[in-house]
This record gives sequence, C-alpha cells and structure tokens, in this order.
Amino acid sequence: MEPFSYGQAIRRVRAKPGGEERPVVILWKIYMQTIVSKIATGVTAMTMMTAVACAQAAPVFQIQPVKPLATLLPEALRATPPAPRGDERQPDLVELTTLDPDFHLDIRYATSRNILGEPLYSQARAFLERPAAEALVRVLKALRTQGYGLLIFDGYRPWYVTKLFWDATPPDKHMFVADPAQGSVHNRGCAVDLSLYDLKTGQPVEMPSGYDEMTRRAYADYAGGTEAQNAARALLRDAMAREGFTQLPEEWWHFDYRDWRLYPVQNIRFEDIPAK
Ligand SMILES: C[C@@H](N)C(=O)N[C@H](C)C(=O)O
Ligand SMILES: [Zn+2]
Repeated sequence: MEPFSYGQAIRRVRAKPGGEERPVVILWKIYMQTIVSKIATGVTAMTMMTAVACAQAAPVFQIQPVKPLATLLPEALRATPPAPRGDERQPDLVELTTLDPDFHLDIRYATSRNILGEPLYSQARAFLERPAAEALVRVLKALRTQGYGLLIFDGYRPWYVTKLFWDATPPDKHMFVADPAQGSVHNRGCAVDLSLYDLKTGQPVEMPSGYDEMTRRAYADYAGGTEAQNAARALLRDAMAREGFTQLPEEWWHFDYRDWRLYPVQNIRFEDIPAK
C-alpha cells in the first residue's frame, strides 16, 4: 500500500449546520481497511458511511491569536530581521526530498492544521542548510534499518513567520516559540521539526503529545506518556543525537543542528527558493 499521506486527506468540515468550520484529517488507510472488512461481512452502504464519519482524526492543537492574523501578518512582513554579525556562512538551503525521496512530508504550516489554523506557507516544502540536510539523511538511513521513516513537519522557516508566531502567541506560551529579536534556529535553516512513521504501515508513530501541542506533554522529559510513546521519543532523540542534532527541552519534535550559529537568519519565502 502507498505510504500514508496527510496532504491528500485534509477536509474542512462543520460539526453542525452553521457551525464553525474546522480542519480535520480523514484517515484514508483506516477508512480503506474499514470498508474492506465491512464488504467482507456483507454490511450495507449505510453502515459504511458511518464508518467514514468515525474515521476522522482529532483536531490539531490551536491557540487563540492575541491579535487577528489579518493585523499581525502585514506587520510581520514589514518588520526587519535581526542584523547579521557579518561572519556567517553563505547560505545553501537544500530541499530535503532532493537528497532522499523517502523523507515523508507533513508540512503543517502549509495547511490549516497548525497552531494558528491558517496556511502560512504557500508551498509544502522542507529545506535545511546542506550539512544539516546531509546529517538528516544519515538519520533517515539509520532509522530505516529499524523499520522507521522520518515525518518532517518543518525545516527552514522565513523570519517573518517566527515574528508572526511570537506576536500571535499568548505570553504564557512563549516558551514554545522563538523570540524574533534573536531569530529562530529554523530561520537559520538548521532546525527541523519531525517525528517517526512506521515503514510497514505508513502510520505516524504515537508520541507523548501531538506536534506543536503547547502543553507540558510536549516537554522532552515529560514522563506521563505510555511506555511505547516514551520509547519512540527516545528512539528519535538518540538517532538524531548521533548525527549532531539536539532536542529542545520544551518540544520533543524540535532539533537544532550543531553548527547553527554559523548561518544567518534568513527571510526568503519558499516561492523564492528555486527548485534544484
Ligand atoms: C513553533 C514551534 N514549532 C517551534 O519551532 N518552536 C521553536 C522554539 C522555534 O520557534 O524555533
Ligand atoms: Zn521547531
């Protein structure tokens, strides 16, 4: 069966007529398996419709922005990133899937399934500075031998998106977003947000929290997950650490590459990065 893909499975739905539209993920694999087993037992099409409705995943974690995005986004786009030191390396952003097509992308910020509930990128692409990208390929290869693939949520992030996150996030959750005054390691093309998926099933591996869940469950040392969730988080951390990536204490999914200080904060948008 083809690997599971979130990208093809997002639907905006209303829970009740006239209610608020929310993005949901339709779990096509679960749907297909349900249909197959229902057909085998000879139930009616009506029962199958119920199965489809039940196969919708839980919504993603979202915050209430402290000001409307319609105000914050133009401000972020007009703002100026922190000045470079002057001794940074020349950036060389590489698109991950050009190095290895097995990177599995779920670029949440190119969809509504993210903390702000609106697409922030016009394209679902993932870039890292070349040495970080090559190190991540080595992680991918090492995990492949253990039956896992890498599910990429985000890599390089233009600075104005970091400013938007900071300005939109309530101050009591600021530990989950970088301060734009310094810039994020994502802006330097050296941070990656990612998780594991099971190569056999194509399904994401369960972790102690969802991606970008701004709660204690996101912390790398959160001990309240199941044994399997904690083991999966440790597997990811250890595989990443072997290739020079450090896990952020507040976010199990976020890793900084060791040489990040050598690269400048960038504000180039995805659509302006040529496909190579
Ligand atoms: C917003 C979240 N995915 C993230 O990347 N947070 C870190 C702290 C960052 O913004 O660099
Ligand atoms: Zn991150």
